[in-house]
Amino acid sequence: GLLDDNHFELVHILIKMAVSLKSSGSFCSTQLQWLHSTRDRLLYGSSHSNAKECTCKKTKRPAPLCVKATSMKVELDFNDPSWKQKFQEDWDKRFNLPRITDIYDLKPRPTTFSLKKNRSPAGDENGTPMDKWNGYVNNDDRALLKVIKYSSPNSAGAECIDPDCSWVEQWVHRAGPRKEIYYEPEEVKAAIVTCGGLCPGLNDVIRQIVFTLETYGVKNIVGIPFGYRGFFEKGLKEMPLSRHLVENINLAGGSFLGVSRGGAKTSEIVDSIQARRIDMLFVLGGNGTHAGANAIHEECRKRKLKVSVVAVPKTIDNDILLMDKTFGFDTAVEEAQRAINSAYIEARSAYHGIGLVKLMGRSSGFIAMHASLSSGQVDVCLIPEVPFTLDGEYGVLRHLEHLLKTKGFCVICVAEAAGQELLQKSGATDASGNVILSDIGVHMQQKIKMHFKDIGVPADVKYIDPTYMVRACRANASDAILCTVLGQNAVHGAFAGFSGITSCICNTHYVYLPITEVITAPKRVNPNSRMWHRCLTSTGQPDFH
Ligand SMILES: Nc1ncnc2c1ncn2[C@@H]1O[C@H](COP(=O)(O)OP(=O)(O)O)[C@@H](O)[C@H]1O
Ligand SMILES: O=P(O)(O)OC[C@H]1O[C@](O)(COP(=O)(O)O)[C@@H](O)[C@@H]1O
Ligand SMILES: [Mg+2]
Repeated sequence: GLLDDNHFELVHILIKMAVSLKSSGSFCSTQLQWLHSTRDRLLYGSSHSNAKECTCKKTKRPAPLCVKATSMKVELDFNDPSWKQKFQEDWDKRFNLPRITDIYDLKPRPTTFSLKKNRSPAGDENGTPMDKWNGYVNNDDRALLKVIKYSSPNSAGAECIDPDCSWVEQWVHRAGPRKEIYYEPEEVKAAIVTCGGLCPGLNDVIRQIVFTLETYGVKNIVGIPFGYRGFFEKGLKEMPLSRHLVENINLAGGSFLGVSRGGAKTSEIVDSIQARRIDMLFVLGGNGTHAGANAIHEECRKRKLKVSVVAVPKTIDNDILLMDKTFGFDTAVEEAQRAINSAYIEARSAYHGIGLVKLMGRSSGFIAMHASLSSGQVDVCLIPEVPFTLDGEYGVLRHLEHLLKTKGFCVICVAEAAGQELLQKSGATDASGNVILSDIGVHMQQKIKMHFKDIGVPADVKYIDPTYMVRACRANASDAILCTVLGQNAVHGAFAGFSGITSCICNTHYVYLPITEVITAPKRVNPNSRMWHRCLTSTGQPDFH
């Protein structure tokens, strides 16, 4: 609270001092983390390390010089030789998957999921006993979440736990079919719901969930129409689903079940789950949907219901923590670069042409950054994580003048959440409570036109806002594969008795994460990451402040 923009340099120097002082053991280990988060806050308006002020028990230093990461249950003192062990114990607790057996004393049964056909009860057709078949995932299998060993907090994109950037293993649970399951497939009623905005691949996931449920032997599968709303809005009927019905739904974009925002009343949803006798609920959605899914899971636990709630992360924005990507993101980027290509052609063909493209991304600039990188046609990429000014010596407009002078035309890609501080806030929110952003694209279009008029230089501005075109299409090949794996794994997770989990891809491996770990904040582009630096190398843009 004591620091403002003028102290940025000071914080930077303090970080360097703290790193070099680390061996003296004279400061509480979490101070460095606080300094990093303060620098992040000053740099781009928010903390990326989720650090919260607290008092360090060990050194008794006053706040805010000692902090505890909000996501950590223990306070670490890096002078304590056993800190790593404590961190790992805490990690294992945090990433432990909630199970229905936590509240119920249930006996598992052998799985009904097998890829081996025509087997006898004692073994397969070659006489191999089923328990020797190694097609199942063991509950103790793990995947590593992070694989880079950073030697210093100054390494590009470094995510360090202690000032030394020590190597600490961060294991997460491997996804896939287990040998033992906790439901009788014939008795199961499974429901699927899709919430939030549209996203390429929703139908692919619905389809794979249905296929996999049927492979286990589930007969009663229903779709809840129009998101969480379908649980309580009168007149919305659940839709029976089968392989036959969903066979071709992946050929079209959108959601076969319909989507909606808002209207999530957890207790009413759980009343409805109880009344409909749903045993497994598959929830496809983004940050908001995951928060809703976790609330449903918690409420089911409170009521001691044997219900598995399993989420699959969907959002073109790619803004969910810890995972490599969410399904739909790749397809959205592919569509977005088509818009950039059109802007490029228009700008290139006009005298002093300026192509401007606005791309979606409620809180983060992933689509803008990746579409700029993939198209290779962007001269200026603006994202919310990196502040910029339009006017002045170092502003975007001055750089556009330079581009028109040197190459004759230029292309700008701006993320919808970028530069919000330059605009008047409406203060409005959508039905889910998401802030309705002011239109940076239209603002920039006007500012650019006015600027070039004022300085008497001709400029032909072509503005493209592809909005819903990037998310209403069907999934591309890589998203279709991701959807297939995530959908199948969601069903395996439910049969294995997990609940309150999400089925995702981390560090190229398919895993389950507890929902609680992915909803603490939206994932944002790290301006210190190699990817953002690559984007800057590609566009050749300077700093705009
Ligand atoms: N914190 C929350 N707790 C419970 N439900 C939520 C929460 N945030 C959003 N929801 C519900 O989740 C659904 C989808 O949320 P939304 O933010 O619109 O999309 P997305 O899941 O794609 O981020 C909406 O029905 C919304 O009411
Ligand atoms: O107009 P809508 O449907 O409310 O959606 C707009 C928002 O939806 C998105 O496409 C995706 O957001 P969600 O992941 O919350 O669905 C955002 O990029 C965009 O801000
Ligand atoms: Mg969202």
